[in-house]
Amino acid sequence: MSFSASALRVARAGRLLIDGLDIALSPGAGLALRGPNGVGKSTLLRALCGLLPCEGQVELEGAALGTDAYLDRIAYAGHRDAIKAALSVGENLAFWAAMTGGDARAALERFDLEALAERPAGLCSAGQKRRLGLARLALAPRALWLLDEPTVSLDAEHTARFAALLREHLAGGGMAIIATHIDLGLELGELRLEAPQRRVETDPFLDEAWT
Ligand SMILES: Nc1ncnc2c1ncn2[C@@H]1O[C@H](COP(=O)(O)OP(=O)(O)OP(=O)(O)O)[C@@H](O)[C@H]1O
Repeated sequence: MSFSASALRVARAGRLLIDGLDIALSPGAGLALRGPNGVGKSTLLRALCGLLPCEGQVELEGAALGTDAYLDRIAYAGHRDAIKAALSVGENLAFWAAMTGGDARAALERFDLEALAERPAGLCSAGQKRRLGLARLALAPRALWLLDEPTVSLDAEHTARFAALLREHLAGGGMAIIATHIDLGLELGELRLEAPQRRVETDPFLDEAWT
């Protein structure tokens, strides 16, 4: 297995959301994360990035969660698009390309952003910002994509562009865990969260700090 999480436990604000969850992915496998609002999909993705504390063992291509080697192998796209509002669309991609490597121009084209390259990212529409955020995925290969509702705000054409990029990622041996409420037209496994949400002791300081 290239990615495995075992006996995962994640609590938030005194509620145990993920309790004893196991996930195993081989190269080329994608998993759609499903479940009702508030069940813990974003929480799980953030925990798998190291943005929230969790218990359990998580390993990606031999690298343990929390190590630089693990971080170098993941790409995370959350609800916020992680764009720099004062930089232009092109400058945002050039900035990321300087960090991760890859061809900023090709990533722009991938999400049909060439005509917007000079526009300050902060002035882009919600869908344009989402396209810019997702264009980061086209820059440099990462073994595991952790994506939180990536198609929100995208129109049909750009949803299809995203699905094509994801298909290529998986065909190349990449893996993905994607919280999504829509059918992307791809062969994905399904993980349905139905958390018991029982109360547990959590540290109020950590609850505040790890948002
Ligand atoms: N910063 C936070 N502090 C405390 N509790 C939080 C915080 N963020 C979310 N929660 C709670 O954790 C639970 C899980 O939230 P999460 O965002 O993971 O759900 P989700 O399954 O992604 O929902 P949705 O489908 O609405 O995006 C919810 O009950 C939510 O109220």
